[in-house]
Amino acid sequence: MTAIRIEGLHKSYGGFEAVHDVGFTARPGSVVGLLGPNGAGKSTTLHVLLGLAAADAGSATFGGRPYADLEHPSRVVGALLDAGGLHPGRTGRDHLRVLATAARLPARRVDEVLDLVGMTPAAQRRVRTYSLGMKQRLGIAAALLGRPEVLVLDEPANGLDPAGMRWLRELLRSFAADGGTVLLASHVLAEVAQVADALVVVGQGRVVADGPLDDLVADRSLEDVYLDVTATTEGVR
Ligand SMILES: Nc1ncnc2c1ncn2[C@@H]1O[C@H](COP(=O)(O)OP(=O)(O)OP(=O)(O)O)[C@@H](O)[C@H]1O
Repeated sequence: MTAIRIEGLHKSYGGFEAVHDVGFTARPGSVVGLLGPNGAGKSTTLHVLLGLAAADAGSATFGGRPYADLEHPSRVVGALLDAGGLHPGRTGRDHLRVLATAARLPARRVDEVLDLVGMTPAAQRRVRTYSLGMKQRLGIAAALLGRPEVLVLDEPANGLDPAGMRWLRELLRSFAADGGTVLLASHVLAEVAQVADALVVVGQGRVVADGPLDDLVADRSLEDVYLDVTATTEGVR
């Protein structure tokens, strides 16, 4: 079982500090919601965690190892960052086949994950014909390919219909119930409130709240709590 641990993370772009001393832990068996206003530093934190950007200071690890040091990254972490980056002329199945081959995963796993995300009927269609929700499902299929222990998902519910939202919620809950770790960045507070065990809220590059959902929310709505803790960080930077 693999925890995500982020400690003392700093990241600047030019002279602009996107992330300042961010630290939190996502434990195995839990879904952690990463919330914050536009430009708060969520994507930057996820990019550093996934080895797509270098930190200026601090660390971001899976089971104690940075992404770059993982021997079989797809077996440890599955990530969905955005629904772009798909080759429009490829079929959904071919997209997954390419990823499976690169990660040395058996071809049969492609059909399993297509089935898991409900995309088997559309698997032979070209990605350019997919709706946003279908691209999201394909992205989630890609994240699941290596049977990872950790899922890192940026706005996974984007474009999903109500049945898709429920399906995603159940998928994440059962992933965590099996001991997996989920880090879920989202702006859809209602969605996060229904699925997360714990929250990390960032504002202007800093952690402004962190803890179990029930403790943070108590008898208030998540929206009230969120707007309170991010009140001083209103508007984009
Ligand atoms: N490659 C980059 N070059 C310059 N500035 C960047 C870069 N990436 C992010 N930033 C800046 O860093 C800040 C944090 O951005 P980030 O994308 O991490 O925010 P976010 O919390 O994910 O926002 P959103 O909810 O809008 O996706 C923003 O001010 C953004 O403009």
